[in-house]
Amino acid sequence: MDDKSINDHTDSAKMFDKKVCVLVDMDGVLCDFDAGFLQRFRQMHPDLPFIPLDERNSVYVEEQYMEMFGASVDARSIVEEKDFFLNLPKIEGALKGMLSLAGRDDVNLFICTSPLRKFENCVLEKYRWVSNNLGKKFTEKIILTRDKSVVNGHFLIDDKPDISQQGSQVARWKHLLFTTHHNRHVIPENGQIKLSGWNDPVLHTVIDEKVKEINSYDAVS
Ligand SMILES: Nc1ccn([C@H]2C[C@H](O)[C@@H](COP(=O)(O)O)O2)c(=O)n1
Ligand SMILES: [Mg+2]
Repeated sequence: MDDKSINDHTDSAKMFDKKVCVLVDMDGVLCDFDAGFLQRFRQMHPDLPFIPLDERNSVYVEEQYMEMFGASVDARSIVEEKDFFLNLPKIEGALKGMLSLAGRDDVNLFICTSPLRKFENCVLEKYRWVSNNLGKKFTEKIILTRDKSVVNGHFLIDDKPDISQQGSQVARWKHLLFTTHHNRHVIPENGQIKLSGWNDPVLHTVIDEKVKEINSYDAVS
């Protein structure tokens, strides 16, 4: 990705005030966590049944595998192993979608992602994934937190259906619920807007509306 297309921290604070702040989740939005898990599960357990992507139904993959196998299969160890996060495949359209957001003068773009509690591989590999796939400059835009409610922004693009109800504060961002395997049948609620994917034109429409709203405050004051 072209470094110049990423907003720089040297922009004046006033400029940022006028921009729409968009926070983008990684797992399930930029990287295909479920597909990466399934690929590794099938490598490790070629003789076991598995859950196809279009039958996934819980945010946390291990919950569904626990229902299927009980404690006999340790699904958690797959996501904690070295190189799991590093090798996650990209979600279709993610790079182009990020480019289109990064290229907007009126958008301030961040990646907002939660690390595993067992952080040893996950944290470094999330940074490497961003550097490898979006460019090193983009690593400056990573926000790592297990509580996204404390992060300020206008929009959070995230695949977790109840993300705005979690955390220690009332979230200030509007949740754009990104459709992925596990949430494809979830009906948006609590003011969410559901995006069908990176090509959904609603994404840029809601940002355009927010830009107009921000500029209308300026006109009044
Ligand atoms: N099916 C899943 C999806 C995510 N996780 C873990 C991996 C990360 O630590 C975190 C990602 O959360 P996000 O930032 O995407 O809300 O949750 C998992 O264990 N199983
Ligand atoms: Mg996610």
